[in-house]
Amino acid sequence: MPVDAADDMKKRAAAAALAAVAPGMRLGLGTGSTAAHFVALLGERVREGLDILCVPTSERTRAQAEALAIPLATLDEAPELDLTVDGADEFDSSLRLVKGGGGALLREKIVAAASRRFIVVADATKRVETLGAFPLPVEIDAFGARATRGHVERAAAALGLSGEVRLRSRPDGHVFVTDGGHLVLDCAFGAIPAPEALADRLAAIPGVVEHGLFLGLATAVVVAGPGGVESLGRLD
Ligand SMILES: O=C[C@H](O)[C@H](O)[C@H](O)COP(=O)(O)O
Repeated sequence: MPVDAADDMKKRAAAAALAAVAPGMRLGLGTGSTAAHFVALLGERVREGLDILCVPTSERTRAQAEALAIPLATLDEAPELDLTVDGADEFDSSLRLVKGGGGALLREKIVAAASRRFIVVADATKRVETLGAFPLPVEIDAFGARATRGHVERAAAALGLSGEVRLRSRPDGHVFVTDGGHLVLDCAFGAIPAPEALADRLAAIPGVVEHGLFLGLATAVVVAGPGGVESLGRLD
């Protein structure tokens, strides 16, 4: 799909999610290119007088929101959020997600879990029958990273999954480091027929900080495709 067509769909999904925002809300602001469209549109509403308080899920989103004069708070200052809007790398019909392509998965999951509603905004290319075509991000502590990678590979193998587990690097070749100071393994396991079982095994590994399987968190997905925008789940 041409890049500008996908970006247009991201914008349309973001615009549709804006309808769920009401004055006085406490919002979680997601990370990534689709979430960035939502933040930009939210900034326009703030300029028009919308009263909201927001918690960003990354330093990148914080910088964008600050530039738009969107009122920000820490999650400690606003521990119960009305709504989080964020993107996804994949979603299935059960609203299960793979996230973390941009390395923000830890703060994103913490913020999503603090939110009464979690609306995902996505273009149609993110919809999958089975999660896993996108390499699963797993955030790990730098201490003992090679040992932790071995545990991750064995945990997946116990479920019949295999594939390259690669330490994420930046375009300049240096190792990628998350906002939280951790590393990311990108696990190309392919189709993950039992995401819950894999999530449980990954979470049990010492050294794994968080993984990119977001299960039971999304309350709706707003997806924009060539035929228009549709919503899965409940937007209200
Ligand atoms: O770490 C990044 C987040 O999980 C993003 O929400 C996800 O990667 C989707 O990003 P995009 O909207 O740019 O495809």
